[in-house]
Amino acid sequence: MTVSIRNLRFSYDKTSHDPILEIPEWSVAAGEHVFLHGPSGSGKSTLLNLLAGILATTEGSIKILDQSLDLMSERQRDKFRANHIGLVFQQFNLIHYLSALDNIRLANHFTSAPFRRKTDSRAKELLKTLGINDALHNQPASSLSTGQQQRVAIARSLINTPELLIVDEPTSALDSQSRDAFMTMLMETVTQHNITLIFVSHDQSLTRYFSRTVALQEINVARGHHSCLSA
Ligand SMILES: Nc1ncnc2c1ncn2[C@@H]1O[C@H](COP(=O)(O)OP(=O)(O)OP(=O)(O)O)[C@@H](O)[C@H]1O
Repeated sequence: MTVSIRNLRFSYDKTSHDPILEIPEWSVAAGEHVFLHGPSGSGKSTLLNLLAGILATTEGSIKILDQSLDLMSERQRDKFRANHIGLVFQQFNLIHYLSALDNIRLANHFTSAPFRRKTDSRAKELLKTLGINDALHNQPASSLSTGQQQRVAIARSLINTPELLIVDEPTSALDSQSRDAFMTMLMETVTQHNITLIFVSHDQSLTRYFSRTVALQEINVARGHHSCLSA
């Protein structure tokens, strides 16, 4: 299993008896492409942050690639993420004054030595596959269009050939034509590299690209969540 959750309970407020997430069991097999949806505020981004080891679990276990994130220190989780997980979050989180290539080089810099590859040639190849032509490689990220920045963020998330790619609402700023082109490119890339994908979006029209669709409320039994649904 790429992801395996058991008896997870999480709340931001450690004193709260009303967790945001309470997931008895959930797993994602290697190579699955999962579309995860749910109402605003229901905890999707929180779950992604837990899976990425950005947030630490308060109770229960999260295994990624058979390694228990809950048994790792924050430093160990950071290293594990750099080596195994690609992340694309809503704001892309590119460093605006760095070029497209430098943003990608930086992501590779944080991995363990055996994971470092011939970054430059691979970064250029990825950018090319994603439709970013040579002339843009050395432009500051801030000078690229939203769609181009989004593709640079995908290239960056793939530079370390992650086993798991976590993507949070990446298409909200795109028109429908760019969105379809982006989805086609993303699905081709993850299939080609046999990457497990967890993708969060409110856009239900995207479910057709996925092998599995999950509503957070199907797996999350937290009580707070029900009040959110009726809100
Ligand atoms: N850093 C934080 N500290 C405290 N509470 C937070 C924090 N981040 C999120 N929350 C709360 O946790 C709940 C779940 O938020 P989360 O962002 O995970 O939902 P979401 O399903 O991703 O929402 P959306 O679809 O609007 O992005 C919300 O009630 C939110 O206010």
